[in-house]
Amino acid sequence: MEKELLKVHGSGNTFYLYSTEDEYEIDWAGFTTWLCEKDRHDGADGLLLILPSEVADAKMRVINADGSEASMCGNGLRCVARYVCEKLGRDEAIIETIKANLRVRKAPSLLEDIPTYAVEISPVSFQLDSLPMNYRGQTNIRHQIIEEFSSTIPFTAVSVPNPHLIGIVDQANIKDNAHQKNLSEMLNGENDFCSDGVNVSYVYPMNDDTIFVRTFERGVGFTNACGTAMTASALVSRLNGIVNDDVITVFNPGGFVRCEVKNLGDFYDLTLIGNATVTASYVFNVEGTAYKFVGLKETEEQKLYQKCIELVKRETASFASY
Ligand SMILES: N[C@H](CCC[C@H](N)C(=O)O)C(=O)O
Repeated sequence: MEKELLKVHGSGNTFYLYSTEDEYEIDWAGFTTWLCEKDRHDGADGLLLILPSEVADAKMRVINADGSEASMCGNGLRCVARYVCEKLGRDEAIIETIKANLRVRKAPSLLEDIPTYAVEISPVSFQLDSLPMNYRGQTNIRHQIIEEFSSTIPFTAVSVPNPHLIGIVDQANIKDNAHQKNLSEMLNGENDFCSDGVNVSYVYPMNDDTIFVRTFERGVGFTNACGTAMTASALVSRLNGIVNDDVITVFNPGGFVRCEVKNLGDFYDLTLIGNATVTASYVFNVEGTAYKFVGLKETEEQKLYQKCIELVKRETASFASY
């Protein structure tokens, strides 16, 4: 049976997006690993599923490139927000996710006429068992040197609600990703710290309201951007006085986003604002576990998005290598 699939990205974090009424229609893990093979239309970082919801306008599920499922995806949620809002003919909606029903809305464009959406990132917890993560019986890791990881990089562990380890680093650890790669591969393999793996981000402060973030994603590897990681990094940077504004611009290898961070005492109100770009639509056939692309139509949107990439390269040329 022929079905339509979109290819989308948020900040260069690329996904296939599939809407269906039947949550059990396809083996999502097997389908996603097939879709994300790099030599198949350049692959992708995962699959976003849009499903009916009894409590919200739609439900989002997130499947990583390795077939594992995640509780949240910030860049993906912006693409889902656009799809659902355009389908409903509205500028805002509520999207059900595993841990929360999240508010999403169309936002003024961050650059030129690039479609831009604002999404709520929630729930947030610094409790190690919310990741989960174990470290010497501690209940949290907040801007702390972990000697097993590094003698110079302070790390914070936070769930939003997927798990993140955020390190504040110097230029040397942005120019060269070897330390981040080794630590991330260890924490996403057999290890004594993170039983479910973890997304690992290195944050380089650029000025008092701007940071650069590179993320090694659980279930994927290095990606152009990770929305939940950029939001978590903005929160950690704000709480540790690395930036001193509640609206933080976050550059990443694939583009840039804005993160709004409101510390309401015992609750953090986090909003991620950025592009939701549709680059192509595909028609595919599925017979059991046999998948086949039968049609492809590219959009004009990536040409517009190219301006974002040029801006990022100009702003980060002094320390980032692409
Ligand atoms: N790899 C992540 C899921 C995707 C998150 C990322 N793509 C984002 O935009 O937040 C995890 O396993 O927690």
